Amino acid sequence: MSKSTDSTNQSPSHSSGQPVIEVRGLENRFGNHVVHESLDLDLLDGEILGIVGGSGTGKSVLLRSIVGLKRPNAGKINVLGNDLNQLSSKERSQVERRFGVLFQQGALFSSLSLQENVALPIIEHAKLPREDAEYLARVKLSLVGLEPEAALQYPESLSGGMIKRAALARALALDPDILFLDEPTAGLDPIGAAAFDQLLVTLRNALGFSVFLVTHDLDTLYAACDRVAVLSQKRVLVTDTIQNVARTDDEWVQNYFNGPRGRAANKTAHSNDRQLRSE
Ligand SMILES: Nc1ncnc2c1ncn2[C@@H]1O[C@H](COP(=O)(O)OP(=O)(O)OP(=O)(O)O)[C@@H](O)[C@H]1O
Repeated sequence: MSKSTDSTNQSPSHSSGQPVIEVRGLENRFGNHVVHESLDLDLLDGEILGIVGGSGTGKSVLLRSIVGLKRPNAGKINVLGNDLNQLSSKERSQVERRFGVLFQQGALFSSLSLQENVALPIIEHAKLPREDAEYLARVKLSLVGLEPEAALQYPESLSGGMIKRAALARALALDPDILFLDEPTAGLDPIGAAAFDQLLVTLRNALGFSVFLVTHDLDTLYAACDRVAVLSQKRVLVTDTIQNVARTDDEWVQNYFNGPRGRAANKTAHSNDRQLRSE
């Protein structure tokens, strides 16, 4: 049984159950190519929502529509109580200041040190002097688990995992209410990816932001996400806990969650759970 998007699913333990993003009837197209049609989605306050779907189903386009990088062709996007269509550009940028975004490539400036990279949005938006902004940047870098020496290093001298952490520190620079992550564990080895998942959950628990997480990584879905939304046939097919999503009667869902990789990720998640309970 497949079911349509639904904002009434049980709310995760870290969520008040109130939506911070409500997408209704979204349509996105490029020329004649329709990517989204009648797409509905809710992100609940304090939850980590995983967005999955086959390649080209429009996960990144959905993220870009919400953060204001792609103007939808139709539909409503309400963010933190604001209907984005109704806002002036000044009001819109005030809402967008409450977002932290981490794109797939990390996108740090190669000519800037890590502390300069993280300080940049603080100087730009919070209008703080450089010295104060760089102090705050060092706090953010330590929050994501980077050693103090890393602050003066340049992206080219860092491992993939360190770059992802630094990019996360930059996304957190302005203390966002909503964090958008596009494939944050892509390119990381399994240990680095698991550490990133754990860091994300720890930071969400401590800071209480909500997370819109586009991923193909099944381990991330099991380890970090409260709910999962599946994009298929131009819309959100189902949004629910991963256990319920995995039971959805849909060919892609069954192949993805109950194929060899899905079963392995589920097994790992269960054994991690057992280990945690026995500690
Ligand atoms: N700027 C653009 N111009 C034209 N078509 C685009 C543009 N951006 C995205 N598309 C198309 O929109 C569709 C959805 O793209 P999107 O990148 O959102 O998919 P995705 O689900 O994130 O894919 P993947 O999992 O492979 O990253 C694709 O067919 C893509 O070719």
